[in-house]
Amino acid sequence: MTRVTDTRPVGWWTVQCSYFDAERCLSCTWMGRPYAAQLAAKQDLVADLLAEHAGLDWLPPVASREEGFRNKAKMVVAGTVDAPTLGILDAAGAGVDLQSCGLYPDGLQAVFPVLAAFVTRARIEPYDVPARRGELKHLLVTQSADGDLMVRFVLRSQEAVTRIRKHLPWLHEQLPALVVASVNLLPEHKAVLEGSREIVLTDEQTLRMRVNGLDLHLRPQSFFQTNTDVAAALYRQAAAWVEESSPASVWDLYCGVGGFALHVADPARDVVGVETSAEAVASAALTARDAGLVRTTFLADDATGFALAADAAPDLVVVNPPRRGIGPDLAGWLERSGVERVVYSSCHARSLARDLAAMPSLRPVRGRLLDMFPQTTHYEVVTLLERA
Ligand SMILES: C[S@@+](CC[C@H](N)C(=O)[O-])C[C@H]1O[C@@H](n2cnc3c(N)ncnc32)[C@H](O)[C@@H]1O
Repeated sequence: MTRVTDTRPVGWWTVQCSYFDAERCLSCTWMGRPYAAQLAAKQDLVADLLAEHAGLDWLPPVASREEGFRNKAKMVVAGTVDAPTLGILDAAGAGVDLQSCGLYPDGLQAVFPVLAAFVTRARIEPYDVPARRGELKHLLVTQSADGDLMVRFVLRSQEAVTRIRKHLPWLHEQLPALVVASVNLLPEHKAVLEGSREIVLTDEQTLRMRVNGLDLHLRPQSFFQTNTDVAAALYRQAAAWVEESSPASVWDLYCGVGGFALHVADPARDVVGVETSAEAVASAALTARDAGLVRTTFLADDATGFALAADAAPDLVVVNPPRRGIGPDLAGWLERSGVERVVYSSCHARSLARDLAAMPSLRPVRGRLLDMFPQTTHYEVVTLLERA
């Protein structure tokens, strides 16, 4: 991406993407809109969606870097073993190479040519979607704020695993920041990013993602917020709201690797994180253990099932569900529970609005938009709910 500058103030410039201009990739649907206009439009959209909540005060939106903000690349691999493409597929299923995509920081962009060379060196046949032939489907690459790397090869079968192991020392030489390398197996021909089986190839299994001075551990198959800087602002905002009422007990439902729970952890507070991914739970538990937080625990469970089966409700609940929201059963439980305060962080304001309608006793009093995804219509919104 390049910045198109003119005499307007910062935020009213636009970034320009050659892939977008050439219509090779149109994923960034707001490409070309000045960033300040994007932020204002998102704020208007979320305020409209939650307009019926009259007592809701909006804090100023949290802006992102416009470029180079993604910590994770999900590259579809196509082409040939000698000339692989890393990027997306076109409508016919052919590879479109996006190695210079400006959403990735320079450090992450620099990794892609090395990975392409590795594909050639280890003779890993890219998967051909229309022909249903080949091995390597995706390369999933995460970079921590310190520059450390996790690289995951999503393969159709184990055919290439021995060769990947054999050439791994070369990859380490080329990428000294490589900490975790793994193979994920996705034998089925289906449009998902990864399968359920992971083979870790390195001694190290976790990538340290430093956020607000806290080392969160990220293992393969665990969710991490896409935009580390904005995630840091999100956790700070949620923690500030939690501390206002000094709750003795907090649940972090849909906790992932424990970002919210670990930001509100305190030796004098019971904190429980609940999450379906066992890998994410193990990562979160490791961070708590390293920090000596004996009253902060994590469970692999369904958030709704956990809440419905609990003997007692905590003082405060944080929820950060996937796009579908928390759904009627958990919303109904929160409504009846007597929990005084809820912090609800959502990446899909429509499902947030629907869930709020199912919890009329819990009123949103403060809200903040956090722009995790510049150049697109997507954003994160966090709200503080208080029992009326
Ligand atoms: C938007 S992510 C939030 C992760 C975490 N709060 C963070 O800040 O990184 C949603 C998380 O919910 C988890 N999840 C999905 N369905 C779930 C369920 N039914 N019960 C508990 N966790 C679930 C996913 O694995 C994912 O880690």
